[in-house]
Amino acid sequence: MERDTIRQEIEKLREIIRQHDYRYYVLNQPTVTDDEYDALMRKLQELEKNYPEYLTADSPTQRVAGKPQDGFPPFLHFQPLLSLSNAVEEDDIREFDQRLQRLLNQNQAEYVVELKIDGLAINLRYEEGILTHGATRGDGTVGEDVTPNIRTIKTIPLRLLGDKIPQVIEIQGEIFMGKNAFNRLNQERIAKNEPPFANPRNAAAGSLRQLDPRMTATRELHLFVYGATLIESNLSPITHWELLMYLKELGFMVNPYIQLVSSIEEVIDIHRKWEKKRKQLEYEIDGLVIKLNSLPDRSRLGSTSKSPRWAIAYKFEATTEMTRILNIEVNVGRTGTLTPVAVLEPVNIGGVTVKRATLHNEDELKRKDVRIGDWVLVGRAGDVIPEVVRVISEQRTGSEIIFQMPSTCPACHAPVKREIGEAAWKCVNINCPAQRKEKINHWASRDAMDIEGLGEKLVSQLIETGLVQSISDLYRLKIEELIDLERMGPKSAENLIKAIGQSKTRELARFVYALGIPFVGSHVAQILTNHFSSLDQIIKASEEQFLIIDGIGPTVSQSILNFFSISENLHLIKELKALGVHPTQKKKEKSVKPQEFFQGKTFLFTGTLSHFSRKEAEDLVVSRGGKVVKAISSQVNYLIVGEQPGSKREQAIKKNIPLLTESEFEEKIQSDF
Ligand SMILES: NC(=O)c1ccc[n+]([C@@H]2O[C@H](COP(=O)([O-])OP(=O)(O)OC[C@H]3O[C@@H](n4cnc5c(N)ncnc54)[C@H](O)[C@@H]3O)[C@@H](O)[C@H]2O)c1
Ligand SMILES: [Zn+2]
Repeated sequence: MERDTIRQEIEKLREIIRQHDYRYYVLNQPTVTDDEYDALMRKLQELEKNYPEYLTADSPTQRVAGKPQDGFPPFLHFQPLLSLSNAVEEDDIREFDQRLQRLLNQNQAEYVVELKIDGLAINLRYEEGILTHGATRGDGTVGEDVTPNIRTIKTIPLRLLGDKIPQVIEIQGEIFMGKNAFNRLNQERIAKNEPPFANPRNAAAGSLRQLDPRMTATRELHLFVYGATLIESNLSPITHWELLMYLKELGFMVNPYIQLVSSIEEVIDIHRKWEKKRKQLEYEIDGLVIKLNSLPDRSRLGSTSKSPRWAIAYKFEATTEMTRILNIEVNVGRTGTLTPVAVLEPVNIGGVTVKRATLHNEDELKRKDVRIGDWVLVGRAGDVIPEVVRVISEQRTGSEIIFQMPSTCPACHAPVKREIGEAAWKCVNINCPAQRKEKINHWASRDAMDIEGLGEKLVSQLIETGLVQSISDLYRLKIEELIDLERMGPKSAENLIKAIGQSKTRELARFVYALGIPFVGSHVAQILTNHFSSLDQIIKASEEQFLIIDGIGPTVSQSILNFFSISENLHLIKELKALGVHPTQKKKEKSVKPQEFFQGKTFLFTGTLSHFSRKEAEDLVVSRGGKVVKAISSQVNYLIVGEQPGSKREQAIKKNIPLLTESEFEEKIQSDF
């Protein structure tokens, strides 16, 4: 890229970040999520690292963000409230540990591991044990004095407890709002036509920076403390842990999950654990904070202008990164669906290199206004296909190219069609090689027939050479034919034939999934084969028979019926059978899941149910191995009582037959599947 362009891009990115900083810190109205903001910041840091000649002192990377808001008196912190340097990779954390040991000339360091609470930093000043000031971090040096608001927070003592009261102390901690309180607050705001807060961190900040303390008092804020400056005191703790214990004695809430560890590997283990468990907490955390325990050693290490050297934020993996769109291609799926796909400048998202991201369909493409050459944020969550979250349109130069969906299939050049009400353009050619390729890829994939060695490249080769036209052709392949293919030796040809042979007796659920019926994923295929004992039964089943199955709705059942009404599909199944493909069904007792609650029991209904017709409810009981009778008798195990029950209810009570309300019944139905 040209140098000039790079400089311009860096400057544009800085301007965007400055705007976000202003909206976040001053207006308290961010327009992007923290994840998105962090992605922009990381991109800027990367560019400045690669082109240090363009690094300027006014770059947002070079300062502790945040500017005091008008309306609150300034408060000068005794010691600046710094930011934390941060890392996501394990190796960077090990490197942090190594660096400290080197600087301290030691070969082991002790750390306190704390949760990184996602709220806002606060500094509290106590003189002779009395709360005199509470201030936000502000720009780190000067914060906003929000004392009247602070005084409304119940977890903040107005007077310190115990008999070891320091003359003057400043205490730092994180003010936060729990997830439930946040949801309640947002519901109320929506009901009152007020804009909801973006996240709990924002809600906490917004609540604390109210000009009227009575407003703050209505918000459920809490404080965890994590540090202190003893300004005048007879005590001088020598470890951070001791200090935290002391803060507890003074009447503060210290987070219960703090841990003292003596090796960096323990820290990494704790991080792994919290990455999985963070959802269970009642408040949001975005990582851990690792702090050197020895206070004298901390003084020796000191701080940079931005952050202390003795601590690091160990953040959780990001799910969003910024990158550029090199091209937009169109992918043809196995049912002919055309999906626009962004080809990306490769980017590492949470440890995985992402080169392509889906743009879903034409409407999405237009809604997000994605163009070739655009800078975009790309998101990736777990195993989900990466997607373009949004375009950073401020970053445009004018040379971006608007993309048009093609009017013919990019694979076979047949016309494409978009049905009214459908989001997707489709290639209408049933002989489209791209569709065939995708059908076979799907057939061979791990969750389907799991044919080892039959990867996408080989499938393309088989189709292009004409050896394979349809799924059934796979089972007609001969070693001699395969050996002639490029990069295929006798050994791999033999292995492939063997792998194809082994797929003949896969479980029925895999076979059903492999057929590629729209809306029938692995899970639905499993439900179907649990319910029906053979493929023939599924093929012959009526809509009603599908609909009584839990987990099968009208869309799925319609799709199955359609699929088996198409003669090509039935023909394929017949051919496969003739070629020796005989999917196996698990034993009957497994195929019908044991329905513990209903199994073998007798049920009677009375009154009207609000969520089911009587017939539906009865079918649900029967499908779970229960029996339904029409009259009361000592055989009845439960009476299910709807609205306006009849005399059966009195009779059941007399006979000591337990009653179930509709919601109890629903609960059993759900837990029983
Ligand atoms: N969405 C937006 O537009 C936007 C704009 C600007 C900033 N931001 C967000 O603001 C954050 C940057 O803020 P930052 O500079 O405070 O950095 P930071 O959040 O990465 O780390 C420092 C902060 O961690 C907090 N913290 C929580 N638990 C702690 C503990 N146990 N010990 C010590 N500190 C603890 C403190 O408040 C401290 O100030 C980023 O997460 C960014 O996403 C968002
Ligand atoms: Zn086509």
